[in-house]
Amino acid sequence: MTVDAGGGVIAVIGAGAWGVALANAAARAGGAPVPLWGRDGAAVAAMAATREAGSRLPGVRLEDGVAPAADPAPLANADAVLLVIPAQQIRDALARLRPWLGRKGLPVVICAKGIERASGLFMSDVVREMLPEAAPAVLSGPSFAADVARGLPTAVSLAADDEALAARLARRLSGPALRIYHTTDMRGVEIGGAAKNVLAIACGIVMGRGLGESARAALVARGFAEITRFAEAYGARRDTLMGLSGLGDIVLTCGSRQSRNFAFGEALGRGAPVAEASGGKLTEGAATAAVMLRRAADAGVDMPVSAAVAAILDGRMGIDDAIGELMMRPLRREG
Ligand SMILES: NC(=O)c1ccc[n+]([C@@H]2O[C@H](COP(=O)([O-])OP(=O)(O)OC[C@H]3O[C@@H](n4cnc5c(N)ncnc54)[C@H](O)[C@@H]3O)[C@@H](O)[C@H]2O)c1
Ligand SMILES: O=P(O)(O)OC[C@H](O)CO
Repeated sequence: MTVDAGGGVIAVIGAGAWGVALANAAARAGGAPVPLWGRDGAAVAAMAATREAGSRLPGVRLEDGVAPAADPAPLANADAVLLVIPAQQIRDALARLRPWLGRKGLPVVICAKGIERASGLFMSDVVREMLPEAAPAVLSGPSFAADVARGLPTAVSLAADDEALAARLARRLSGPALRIYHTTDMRGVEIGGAAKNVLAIACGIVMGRGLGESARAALVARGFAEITRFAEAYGARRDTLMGLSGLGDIVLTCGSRQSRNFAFGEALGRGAPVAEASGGKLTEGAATAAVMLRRAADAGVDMPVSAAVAAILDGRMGIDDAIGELMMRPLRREG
């Protein structure tokens, strides 16, 4: 792995909002041009011609060093790839792209936030299954694509088993506006990113229902407690959950309508049907809620806030009943 500060080819897989934002950040960080692979040939051709990101990031221009491509061939020359497609699509995408990615030790940095619904696997385990030769890593933290794409100040975490690799990737991708901390706690970073989306839906529901800021603060605190329990049960470190990829992303996503998960919950709280509340936007928390509950049950962890979200999304419970049930749980010691 040759990636180092200012050097090495970083390629991006996925030309949606977050893929474009990270491609811009990687280009700003210097070094070689950044191939940006997208599956939609027409959309990629339009990006290459106009140098505009398109409808997912209106008004955002591609940095000069970003090279959009629908042909996966440039991926074969990458020193590291950023995997920036929805969590539920990663297995299919890797099956298709494996011929260009099957190199020993190739760092594959997962930038999606979710748990695979069909298998219950965390994203790093999906990558290990699909690309057994690769070195998985995870990038996550409080970061709206629109902010990062424009170069607004942002800080995130990057985790890999090998701390030296995590540090090299963090140096390569960091720039004046993007500060990347590194860690070896992949489980903690990936669980924080996946779980906060479910909590953001819960917070959106509460705000959409008009239940007030006190209720939201209670949910954030109790939701953080259950996410930490869940993550620790799967080997994550508590201090990772206290950091950017856990608490940091909860603060961002649970408090802003700019979050698609929060906005989805808010629409539900106002009475929109589950099938319509996202407005066609990606809501990773909706795909992750039920499978996270399954993994929590496997580990004997109680996650009442997330269970309420899953029950609402599955149509097993109405919003008011779910909130009533949360409030009527037996009183217990805090922790
Ligand atoms: N947008 C953000 O602010 C942000 C920030 C941090 C993390 N993320 C995470 O990044 C991931 C992607 O989110 P996004 O905002 O870029 O979504 P998006 O909807 O803007 O883009 C998703 C992209 O993935 C592509 N895609 C979907 N299925 C594919 C497949 N099978 N093969 C190849 N490409 C496929 C789509 O064509 C699209 O270009 C999500 O897990 C999200 O949680 C997003
Ligand atoms: O728009 P959301 O809800 O997918 O959130 C985007 C990022 O994950 C925020 O860190």
